[in-house]
Amino acid sequence: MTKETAIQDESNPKTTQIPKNEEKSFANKEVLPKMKKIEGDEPSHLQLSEKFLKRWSIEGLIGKGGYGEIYLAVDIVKGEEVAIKVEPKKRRGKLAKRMILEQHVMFKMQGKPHVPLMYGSGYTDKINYMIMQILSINVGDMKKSNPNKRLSQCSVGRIIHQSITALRDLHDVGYVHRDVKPANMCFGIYPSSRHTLILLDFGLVRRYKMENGEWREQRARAGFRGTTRYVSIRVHRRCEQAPYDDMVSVMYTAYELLSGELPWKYLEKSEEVLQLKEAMTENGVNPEFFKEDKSVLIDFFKVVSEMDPGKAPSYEQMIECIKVLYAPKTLTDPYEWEENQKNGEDTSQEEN
Ligand SMILES: Nc1ncnc2c1ncn2[C@@H]1O[C@H](COP(=O)(O)OP(=O)(O)OP(=O)(O)O)[C@@H](O)[C@H]1O
Repeated sequence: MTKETAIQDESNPKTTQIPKNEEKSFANKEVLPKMKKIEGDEPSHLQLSEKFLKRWSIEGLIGKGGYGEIYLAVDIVKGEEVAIKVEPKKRRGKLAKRMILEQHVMFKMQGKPHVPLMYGSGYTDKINYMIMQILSINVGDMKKSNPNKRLSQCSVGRIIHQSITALRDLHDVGYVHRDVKPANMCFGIYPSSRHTLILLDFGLVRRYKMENGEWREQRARAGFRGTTRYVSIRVHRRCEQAPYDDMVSVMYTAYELLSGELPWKYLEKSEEVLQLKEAMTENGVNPEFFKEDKSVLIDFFKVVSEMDPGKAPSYEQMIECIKVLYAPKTLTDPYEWEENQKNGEDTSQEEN
């Protein structure tokens, strides 16, 4: 398992809901996920051209995570593209609970702007599945596909602003995400959604707050959950995760997208990664890590790293701080990848 892959905790719904149509015309095809061919001998749960549940025609494999597979499919009733996330029902002989929790949280979050629209979910003899809105390639892949391997300050500011709002919505319903990273962020592909960041992968969520608003008792030592590159210092130290820790992952995401890479990208050992994270923020934000264009992130790093992990994050303060990166643009102005398509060339440098 690579460092960038999430590590997780290991329940059975019968629901299948088909909500309203998403606007279909003018999909931004250039940012549609790059489909990967399903190789004959690769383990895959659905087959190309298969009519899944007699309704969804399987067109290709979009993504393969550590646990599930994500397929591009066409709803043959509505003629619309959808994404189907599939996970085997059993993992190492045990019932896999990850997607059950994910389905539950995603249903709870329906109607919030920064979660994928769910068209249905359920299970067959062998798999659990979720049918959801088709999205763009993920933000990590957008960064990688830019010639300079980073995103403009203006895009990063708007991605981070929307990530904070997305997480505030999740925290409000009582869950922490525990795997915030660029690969778990996409955009919508239709005119009405293409400037909206969508947060993915709710398979590692954990309830931190009860229905009455009281925080759950913290375990003295929690198991490691998340992706080494993006987790907070507290997670390295096996502390129970809180909304604060999601915000720290947003902070590292901002740094990576803006500068191209995190200082610990090439480090193998978690202990070494921890040491660099400590050097970056433990005794105040260290300017050595924020030279040149990265200096715009100093205030944001101060606000996030100085927050009290035992309290709700100051979402508004973080947003105010990050708006500086994209002003005078607004959240609804075109992003660099749209401008690049319009101009037929790369303009990402100009925006920095
Ligand atoms: N609705 C969607 N539309 C388009 N692409 C998607 C969609 N959902 C997921 N993807 C793509 O598939 C990738 C993996 O998705 P996801 O993280 O949900 O799977 P996972 O099996 O939980 O992964 P991991 O094991 O890495 O946590 C994402 O990074 C994204 O690129």
